[in-house]
Amino acid sequence: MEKVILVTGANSGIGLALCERLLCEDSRLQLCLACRNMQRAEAARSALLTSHPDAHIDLLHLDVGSVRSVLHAAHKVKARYNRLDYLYLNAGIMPNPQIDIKAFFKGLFSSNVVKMFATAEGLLTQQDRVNKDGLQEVFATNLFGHFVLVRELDSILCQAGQTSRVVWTSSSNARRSAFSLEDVQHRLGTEPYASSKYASDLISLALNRHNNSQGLYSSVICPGLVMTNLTYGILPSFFWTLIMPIMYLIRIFTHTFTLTPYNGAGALSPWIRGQSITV
Ligand SMILES: NC(=O)C1=CN([C@@H]2O[C@H](COP(=O)(O)OP(=O)(O)OC[C@H]3O[C@@H](n4cnc5c(N)ncnc54)[C@H](OP(=O)(O)O)[C@@H]3O)[C@@H](O)[C@H]2O)C=CC1
Ligand SMILES: CC(C)CCC[C@@H](C)[C@H]1CC[C@H]2C3=C(CC[C@]12C)[C@@]1(C)CCC(=O)[C@@H](C)[C@@H]1CC3
Repeated sequence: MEKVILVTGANSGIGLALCERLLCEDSRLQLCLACRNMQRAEAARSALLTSHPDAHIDLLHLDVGSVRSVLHAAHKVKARYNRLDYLYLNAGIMPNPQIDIKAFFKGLFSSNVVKMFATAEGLLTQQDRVNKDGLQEVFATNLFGHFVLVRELDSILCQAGQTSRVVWTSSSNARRSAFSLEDVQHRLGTEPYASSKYASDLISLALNRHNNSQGLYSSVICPGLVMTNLTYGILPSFFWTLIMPIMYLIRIFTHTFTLTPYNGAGALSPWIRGQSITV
């Protein structure tokens, strides 16, 4: 039977590039694009079918930031498929990012410059808000909705005699000091993105501890700095294009500047060949 793979946030950026790469590896896959906007999902499906006309691509409505939507989507997945080989938890947001220009120039002339470019430590803050479920939006989207999805799908992820993988798109921006057990949603701080990514690293460890014996394996991957809608929210796309030569220069010093969604997705797709990778 063909592998069944579900990708959240599959309609753009790294998620879409991942789908493209997965189909290049195995065009017989059963791919499910889980997206909140069905028009964009349909456009992504058409784009993938252009390069892989015989591909099996389903769409699933999923707003990972809404518990109700996650429960409904999980129910549909279980009705549609009797197995799930790979679950890519990729959807993510970074709302209202602000760069600390002073910290950037200070970091530029310090011994920490490479680390600064690789992790953005101390450079970025975001303005979060409370969503309809009463949760912090970044926490709900990047972490909690995905966690609920995994829990709801455990009957098809943890099946006897079968191995399933959960792969979180995490980030080198994940930082322990941004996360607190007293404030897991990061209501009080200004780095909800770093906190949510660190929390996803922790959840992945916990999933392994609890579910490896049932054949479920969880991993976290950072795709590197990639030009997507998320990064175009930090600086406008024309500015990124303008500084592209500088970015290629920085790439000499840090392998984290992967820059294209295709390169970034490369860190996520080898899993389907069963290869182990170093990050
Ligand atoms: N770009 C980068 O440099 C890096 C990105 N990442 C991570 O990679 C992942 C993908 O981001 P990237 O491709 O860069 O950015 P994009 O903004 O291009 O992609 C994000 C995807 O997530 C979807 N999404 C956002 N919120 C929700 C939601 N509530 N429900 C369902 N889908 C949602 C978006 O859908 P829609 O089109 O409807 O908004 C979109 O498809 C994220 O988790 C991000 O944190 C990690 C490290 C670096
Ligand atoms: C390169 C230019 C001359 C100046 C760009 C400065 C900053 C805008 C970037 C330097 C490091 C970047 C970075 C990210 C965003 C843009 C920078 C702060 C991320 C936080 C984007 C999202 C992620 O998940 C991380 C992996 C990125 C880490 C590096």
